[in-house]
Amino acid sequence: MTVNLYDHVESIPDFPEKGIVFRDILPLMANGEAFKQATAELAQFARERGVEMVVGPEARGFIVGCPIAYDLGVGFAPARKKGKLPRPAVSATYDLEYGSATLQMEHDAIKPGQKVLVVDDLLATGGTILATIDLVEQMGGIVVGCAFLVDLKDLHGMERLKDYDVKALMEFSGE
Ligand SMILES: O=P(O)(O)OC[C@H]1O[C@H](OP(=O)(O)OP(=O)(O)O)[C@H](O)[C@@H]1O
Ligand SMILES: Nc1ncnc2[nH]cnc12
Repeated sequence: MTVNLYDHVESIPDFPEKGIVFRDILPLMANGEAFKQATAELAQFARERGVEMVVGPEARGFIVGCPIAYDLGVGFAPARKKGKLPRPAVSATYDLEYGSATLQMEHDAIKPGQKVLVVDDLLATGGTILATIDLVEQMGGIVVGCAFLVDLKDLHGMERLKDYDVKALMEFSGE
């Protein structure tokens, strides 16, 4: 049976005192059937593009990215928030819907020419995923796909990803 993934995303107005509608995907991850279906759909998108490595940003990109990598039988490399990695790193700074941040990856996490899927739970302004793409490209990786559970249409992240092959399983607009 097919699960309606929208039934597993909760919309929370004004959380956490930031004046935005927060789209909470933790209920989806907490539901075995929904999480498995979402993972399978994004893994199929990746398989069709010959993905050799999956990269996801901290923190929720790890949760979505790891089972996709496992399903494909390829590796997962994390893009971590600044200051967490023990080895030399590449860095990219970006603006968020709320605030700004720097992401880092170990400098040899991706081999030149490797086909990479970048994945996150949610696309808002696109800042996080563009920084993740920047890190992969600094190492010579080829981003063959970007995958999300949710696209927040009103924040126009998809337009900033127009040069990439993008898949989002759900779209939300307004309230
Ligand atoms: O498209 P953007 O405007 O960049 O926003 C999307 C990002 O925002 C959220 O992460 P957050 O920065 O809240 O970090 P977290 O996963 O550690 O909670 C979300 O998980 C995405 O990574
Ligand atoms: N509106 C939102 N809901 C959930 N996660 C987010 N990350 C950035 N903006 C978000």
